[in-house]
This record gives sequence, C-alpha cells and structure tokens, in this order.
Amino acid sequence: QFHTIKYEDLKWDESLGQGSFTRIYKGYRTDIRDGEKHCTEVLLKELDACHKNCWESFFESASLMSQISHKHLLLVYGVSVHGEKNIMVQEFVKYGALDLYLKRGKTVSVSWKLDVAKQLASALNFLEEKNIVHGNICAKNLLLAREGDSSQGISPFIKLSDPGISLAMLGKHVLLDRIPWVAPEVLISSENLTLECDKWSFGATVWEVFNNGNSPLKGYNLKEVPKRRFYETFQRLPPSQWAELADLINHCMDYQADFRPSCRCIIRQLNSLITSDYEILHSTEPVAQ
Ligand SMILES: N#Cc1ccc(Nc2nc(N)cc(-n3cnc(CCO)c3)n2)cc1
Repeated sequence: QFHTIKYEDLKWDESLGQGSFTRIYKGYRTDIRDGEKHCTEVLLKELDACHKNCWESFFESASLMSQISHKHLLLVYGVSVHGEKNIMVQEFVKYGALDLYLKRGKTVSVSWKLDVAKQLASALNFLEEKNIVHGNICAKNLLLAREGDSSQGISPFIKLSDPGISLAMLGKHVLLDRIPWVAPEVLISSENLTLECDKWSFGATVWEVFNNGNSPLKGYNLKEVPKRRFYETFQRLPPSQWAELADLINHCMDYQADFRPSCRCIIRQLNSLITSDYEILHSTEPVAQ
C-alpha cells in the first residue's frame, strides 16, 4: 500500500520543526530511474522513537496519502524503516506550513485567502467523494507550494498534508490542544470521527487564514479556563466583519454535525462570496481607484 525506500538512499539536512510525535527535516533522496541517478529534495517526517507504538497509525497516514492522488493533496513518496526509526518521505513543498507563512506577517489579499479556502474545499470534496476522513485539517497542515502574486494575477497553490497520527492514538491533552479545530463530538469520543468533523475543522482553518494565521483561541489558553469550556458553553470563534464569511464559518462549525454543509455547498458559498466590494471596503493595501 506504499513504496518502501532504502534508508541509505536518504540524506538528512536541517531540522524544520515538529508535529504531534514527529520531527521533520529537509532531506534528499537518491534514486536510479531509467539508468540515471537522481537526487530529489524531500521532507523527512520521523516518528519519535518514544512513540514507536504509533507506527501503525503513522504508516496508515502515509498509506492513505499514497493511495489517492489529487493536485491539492501532498505527494508521499514512501516510507523507510531503519532500526527504531520510522520515516515518511514526502515531496518537499517550497514554502512550508501556511500558519507559519501567515504569521511571518506576509500581507496577502482577500482574493488570495479565498483561493486558499477554495483549494482546501476542493481537496475536501475529493476526500468526501471517496468517503475518506482526514481528521486533522488546520493551517499548519496546509503547505504552500506557490506564493502567488496578486499583482500578476497568479494565485497561491496549497497542498493538504497527511493527517499524521490518528486522533484515536493521541492522548486527551493533545486532543484538548486541538480545540477549536477538532469537532466537539470527537472530544467526547474519537469513534465520532466522521466526514462532518472535517467540515468543522475546515471552518476553523478558514478562520485562521482570514486572521493571518493567528491562533483562534490565543487569549483562551489561560490556565484557569480549561479550553473544553469553549465547547461546553457552545461558544463561537470571533466573527469576521465580513458577514457572509462569518456565516459560512459558523455553518461549518455547527455543533450539530449533520447540520454542517456538504462540500459542494461549501464550494458554492465560497464562489458566491463577491470579493470586489469586500476587497475595496476592507483591504489593507490601497486598491487602484
Ligand atoms: N523555512 C521553511 C520551510 C519549511 C518546510 C518546507 N517544506 C515542507 N514540505 C512538506 N512536505 C511538509 C512541511 N511541513 C512543515 N511543517 C509541517 C508539520 C505540519 O504538517 C510539515 N514542510 C519548506 C520551507
């Protein structure tokens, strides 16, 4: 169900950070194709040795991404096992995780943000049609392959990363850390992980993109108020001043899973968001009059 890659064909470069129970590195993979030696830039995602009991879930995530291909889904070349090391070899996506890109203070236009939302919605629609639940939709798992340039009319290009270790394997504290991306019903039991949960996470991710990568509950992480209160009191994320966008986000983040919109409905609503007036009224950069 996935390609195995020889450890000796991999070379580690700099460390790029970490995910849940994993560390990521820039790296290179040498392979011989049609008699020629190729050296490809790759992203090496290594499962922490102390969580090696999660290796099945780690490889399940790799296998999921290897079995389906879509332009907005990350390409996973395969996996490599070497002693205690479990490594997923992914395509190296040029600009990395979208949350960090946005936090770095890159000003992007409203239409740039809408393009990203539409691309994520099309990836989700593809998964929904195949009845595949991702389970970890968030801006950190959106990878930016092309920056885009609104002055040249070039749109950004994102790829949805692998879901990583499944929620069922993660401890309660990791699940609490995923509020408000994780759907409320999943917090009760990871058995409740369905396609509808990805709609909830989609809403939280669109909120992040339109709030320049800011964490939705930044002020909330105070110790005295446990994050679970956010769900127990049916709270909502601070609404965007763009009413139609706020409605779409709240519709996706409906506490009733079956009230959440289908992907087709999400795509229709995104396409109906007219950027023109909003762009002029609210854009940060001056719009040519
Ligand atoms: N400076 C810089 C820079 C960093 C990284 C990349 N490239 C890349 N390619 C991938 N396939 C996956 C990731 N990645 C990043 N964070 C996660 C964890 C959350 O999924 C995964 N980054 C490019 C530039």
